[in-house]
Amino acid sequence: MLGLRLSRSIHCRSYSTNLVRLVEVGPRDGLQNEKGAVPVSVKVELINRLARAGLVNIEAGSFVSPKWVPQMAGTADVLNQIEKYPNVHYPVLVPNQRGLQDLLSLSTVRPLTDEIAVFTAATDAFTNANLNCTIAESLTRLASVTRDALDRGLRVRGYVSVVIACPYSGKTDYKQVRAVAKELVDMGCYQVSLGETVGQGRPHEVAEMLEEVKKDVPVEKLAGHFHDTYGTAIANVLTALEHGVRTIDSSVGGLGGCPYSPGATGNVATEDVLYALQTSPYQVVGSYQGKTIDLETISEIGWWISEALGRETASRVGRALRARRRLEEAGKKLQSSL
Ligand SMILES: CC(C)(COP(=O)([O-])OP(=O)([O-])OC[C@H]1O[C@@H](n2cnc3c(N)ncnc32)[C@H](O)[C@@H]1OP(=O)([O-])[O-])[C@@H](O)C(=O)NCCC(=O)NCCSC(=O)C[C@@](C)(O)CC(=O)[O-]
Repeated sequence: MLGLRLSRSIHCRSYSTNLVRLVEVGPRDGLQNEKGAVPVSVKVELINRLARAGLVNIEAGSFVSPKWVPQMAGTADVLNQIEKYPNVHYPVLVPNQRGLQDLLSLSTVRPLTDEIAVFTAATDAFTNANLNCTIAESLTRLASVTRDALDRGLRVRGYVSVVIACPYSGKTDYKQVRAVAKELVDMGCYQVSLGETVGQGRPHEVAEMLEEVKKDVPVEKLAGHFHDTYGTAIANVLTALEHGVRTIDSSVGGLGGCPYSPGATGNVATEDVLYALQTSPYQVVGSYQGKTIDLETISEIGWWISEALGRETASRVGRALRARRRLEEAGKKLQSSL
């Protein structure tokens, strides 16, 4: 443990900042995978709670085909109904011109968001399943979407899925991840999030993949997006940080999965990332009224949304914190009854 901490602080010092930016993907990546429809009011409440808790980048939904991902229908209503907190970004996923035009047509009175995310993958098998096209076709589409979005003053973030393994074609070629990430940056994405979609990647594989991608894309433009299917997500987050990545995607309560990655579980839980970085050389950036992000508050939001979906939180930290609080409350009750 001491060895890990020492090596982490050495790695930290060799990069320009220890500030870590979180992108909360629960309301999008999390809820898109739910079996039942989640009411707009619940999505709105979730996003508002997360913003009040200090998270500054909250993915609010997707402008994708409801035939492909029915759970994201209603994103326009979500964007219309959330409270807009200053300095908070509410990106939405856009797969094609239709999605962008739908978003822009709703934004004639006031902009509904200042950011979109475009997405593709490192294998043709995955883009075929997720977008009904090849990687090359997706990049052609996304180049025009990105250009038009930038012209309209939107920031554009890019995603590359299946950066370690693909559920349809197996082990991914990291050179392909590097090439796709570079294309996204070249077309104007301010950042590329590297999606470990399947959640089976190991830390040494994440390290190798990042070293390959960094040959063409500055690490400042990379983000890590780790699913936790095999329980390696938090180790992969720490590996990404050691390799200079300073933006991590996470999901409150560990919500999520990907509809086109069968069996994949949720993203690394926001609570688990916050806990792992406490007392480390890294500092997570938050904003609400200058407060830092409070772990207990995020954990309670994780419980609240999980219970609204009829289950327990998937965050190990969330479960541990609640168990500890219950124990403390029982202790107090016992004391007062004596
Ligand atoms: C891209 C398409 C639309 C192509 O799907 P397609 O079937 O090839 O599209 P199409 O152009 O032939 O249109 C089919 C129908 O969809 C409509 N349509 C077409 N576009 C839109 C749109 N934007 N919004 C609403 N409707 C749309 C279109 O109008 C038409 O309607 P119809 O005439 O049949 O009534 C489809 O494949 C799609 O929506 N895919 C999205 C899949 C998705 O959202 N996946 C999850 C997000 S990615 C992810 O989770 C991974 C990530 C980012 O988290 C990172 C990681 O973990 O790896």
